Amino acid sequence: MADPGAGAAAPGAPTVIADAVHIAYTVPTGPGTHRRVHAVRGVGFVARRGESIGLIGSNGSGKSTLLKAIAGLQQTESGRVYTRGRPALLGVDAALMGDLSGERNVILGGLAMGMSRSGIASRYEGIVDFSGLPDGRDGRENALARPMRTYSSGMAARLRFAIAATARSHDVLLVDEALATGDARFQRRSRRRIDELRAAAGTVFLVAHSHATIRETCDRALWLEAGTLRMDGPAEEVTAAYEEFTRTGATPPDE
Ligand SMILES: Nc1ncnc2c1ncn2[C@@H]1O[C@H](COP(=O)(O)OP(=O)(O)OP(=O)(O)O)[C@@H](O)[C@H]1O
Repeated sequence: MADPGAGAAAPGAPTVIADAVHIAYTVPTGPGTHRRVHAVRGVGFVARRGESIGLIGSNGSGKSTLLKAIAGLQQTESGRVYTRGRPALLGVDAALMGDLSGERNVILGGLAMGMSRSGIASRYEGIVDFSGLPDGRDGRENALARPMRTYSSGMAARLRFAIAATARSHDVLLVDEALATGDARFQRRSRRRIDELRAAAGTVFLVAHSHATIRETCDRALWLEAGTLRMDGPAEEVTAAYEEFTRTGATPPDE
């Protein structure tokens, strides 16, 4: 599938435009009855090439829902999300298959992102190296040969990150808490890779509960609270304002 204009944008050109986005879920409450959960309420922003944007906010404030909408995996009720190229969502929920081996999942993940088989084959070793999973060399076990469901959550997150981040440069990369998993060395490697992607003039969105991670990785932050955009600005200022908000014990308005 052709990406209209992909790769052609200058630094600073818009990559994601969210225009008054509303998203609601229908939750069954009993036989024949349901309730609407209004998860995102009129959120608007423009993301540009070269930006790394953190999404912060209380539990249930709509961060993951917004990320899914940017990825094109979640319909909006009203408003629209415009994206350049094909955003890649990379998170703990990324759809890899637990019964298949790590090796098969590298291939599947690559195909799902639109890569050719030969493109995947030539990048395979780089992906495995990035993940840091033992691959049978140096007399260690070959974790890539086992089903992914036998991996620890950290191992699985590392492989997912490696697949999406090493595979190719994305116009828009969406990361949902992947950095929270994995050991310190892997986190450093992930941060470096995010910096490289950003330098390659992509846009990175990161959902993380750790403000240290957001401040180190992102230059801008969006603070969502009860589905609304409370603040949009430099990561330092937005995380500080959110910390102040939580310290004063103010509770977000009810849904
Ligand atoms: N599949 C779903 N069906 C129904 N309601 C959902 C669904 N996913 C999320 N919600 C609801 O939408 C709201 C926003 O959830 P979301 O997961 O986007 O928040 P979040 O900010 O990512 O939260 P957290 O920080 O806890 O991960 C919450 O009220 C949540 O209960």
